Amino acid sequence: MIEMFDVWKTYPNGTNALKGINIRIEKGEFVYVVGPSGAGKSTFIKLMYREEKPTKGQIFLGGFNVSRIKERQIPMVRRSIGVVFQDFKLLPTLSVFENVAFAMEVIEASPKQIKPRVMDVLGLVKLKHKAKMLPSELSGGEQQRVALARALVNNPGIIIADEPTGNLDPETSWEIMKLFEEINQRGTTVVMATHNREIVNTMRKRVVAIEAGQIARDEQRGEYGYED
Ligand SMILES: Nc1ncnc2c1ncn2[C@@H]1O[C@H](COP(=O)(O)OP(=O)(O)OP(=O)(O)O)[C@@H](O)[C@H]1O
Repeated sequence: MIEMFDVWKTYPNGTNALKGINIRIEKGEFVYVVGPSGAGKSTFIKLMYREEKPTKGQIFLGGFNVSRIKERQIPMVRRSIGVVFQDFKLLPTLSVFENVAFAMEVIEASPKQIKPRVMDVLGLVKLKHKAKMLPSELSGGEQQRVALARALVNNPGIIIADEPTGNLDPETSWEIMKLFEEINQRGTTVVMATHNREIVNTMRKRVVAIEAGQIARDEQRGEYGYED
């Protein structure tokens, strides 16, 4: 479960990115976060995985008070969340297998556990046969599938994604979205910021719209609602 109570974020340059966010996301939900450019969607996402700290307010995530935890506890929070970005953020000199394995090495999983688990998640994203390749040898959609495998490998309860289809063509975007749907159906909570109107309007999930740092809409089976 994710909860925010009166969360505000003011960046050091004085920009008020979020102004009094209150939200509750239940375990197993699928939530799209939509809104105009600069509205605060990425900031909202970054607060969840503790990339940024709130200026004011409380954030609870899977039992942790994310706004209060100490620096040394951050890895513990990150273990319970998988994060996927628009630009994949794969390590270019590591193979597909090594990129995914790295996320397990960071949490000090034993080498014996790593190999079968990495091959398992590569199977889920249908990339077992490309395990030895470098990211540069893959298409954009394949790279995003590796990033998704990396986000899933430690079996997190929550997956957070910031515009995961932003760099992909429509067909590939749908493939990636189907994978998120499958992961959600296995019980993982998904929170995704997106500008993809077609996908949001077709999937009819919960839609939270952020405008000028505030929640302007929060609808079950919502729609995208913007013309951009
Ligand atoms: N590190 C930062 N320092 C200062 N201001 C920032 C920083 N990051 C974001 N902002 C500002 O905070 C506001 C919200 O930005 P944010 O990236 O959260 O919006 P967004 O809804 O994700 O936008 P987009 O759809 O364009 O990605 C914007 O005015 C932005 O310029």
